[in-house]
Amino acid sequence: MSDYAISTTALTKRYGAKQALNELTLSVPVGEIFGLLGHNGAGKTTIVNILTTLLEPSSGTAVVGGHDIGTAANQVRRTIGYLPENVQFYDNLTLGENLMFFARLSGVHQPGRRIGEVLGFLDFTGHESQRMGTFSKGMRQRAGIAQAILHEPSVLFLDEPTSGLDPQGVAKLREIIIDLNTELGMTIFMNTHLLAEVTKTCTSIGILSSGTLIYQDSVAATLASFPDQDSLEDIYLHIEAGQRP
Ligand SMILES: Nc1ncnc2c1ncn2[C@@H]1O[C@H](COP(=O)(O)OP(=O)(O)OP(=O)(O)O)[C@@H](O)[C@H]1O
Repeated sequence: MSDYAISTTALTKRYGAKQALNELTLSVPVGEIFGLLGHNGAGKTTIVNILTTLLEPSSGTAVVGGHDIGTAANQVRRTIGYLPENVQFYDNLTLGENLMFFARLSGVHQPGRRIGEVLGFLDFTGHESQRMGTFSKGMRQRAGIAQAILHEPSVLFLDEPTSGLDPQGVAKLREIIIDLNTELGMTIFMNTHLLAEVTKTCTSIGILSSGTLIYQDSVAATLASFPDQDSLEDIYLHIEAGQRP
C-alpha cells in the first residue's frame, strides 16, 4: 500500500461555468491529521464530496485509502468514514437504535459488540437509550463520529467538525480526533475555519484559494517558516493576501 492515504492528480470540478476546483494535486501521507483551510467558496466541501465519492470530478483522478475514486468507489466507501457538517439521525430513535441501523447498513460484523466498543472509546457509554432528538450539538457530533467509525475506516473525513460547538465541545472533539489518530491510527482530513484549533489538532495543513492549492506543509514547519507572524491565523491571512492582485 502507498505511503499516502489520499492523493489527487489534476482534480478539476466545474459546476456549469463555475470552476470550483482547478487541477488540484494534493497528497496526504498515512497517519496525518490534515487541516484544509480556505475562504468561503474556496472549494473545500467540493474536495471532500469528491474524495468521499459523493460527487464526480469533471476531470483528474484521486486515490483514497489505496483505491481509485473513479474505478473502485465501493472499496473507497468501505475504507473511509465521513462526518458531514450537519449530521442526520432519526431523532425519534435512541442513539443505540440509530447506530444499530447504520451498523447493519454497512454490514458491520457483530454490531452490538462493535457499538459498545465504539461508545466506550468515545467516552459515550450510558447514552444508548437516550432519544437522539434530545441530544445537544456536541453530543450529536460525538454520535456522528461513532457512526462514521463503526466499520473501522482507515481514513476519516470531517467537514467543519467544530461548527456550532461551545468551547467544552471543541476541546472534547479535539481530544477525540487526536485519540482516533494516535490510538487507532486513522488518517484524518478536516475542513475547518477555526485556526486556533488547527494549531492544537492538526499535523499538517493545506490552503485552498479559489479552487487552487496555494500552500501545503506541516504545522511545525509552517510556524517555523513565518517567525514574524504571531499565530497560524496571521500566517494564513499573510499567505492568502499574497494571492490577491
Ligand atoms: N451545486 C453547485 N452548483 C453551482 N455552484 C456550486 C455548487 N456547489 C458549490 N458551488 C460553488 O463552487 C464553489 C466552491 O464551493 P464549496 O462549497 O466547495 O466551497 P467551500 O470552500 O466549502 O465553502 P464554505 O467554506 O462556504 O463552505 C463556490 O463558488 C460555490 O458557490
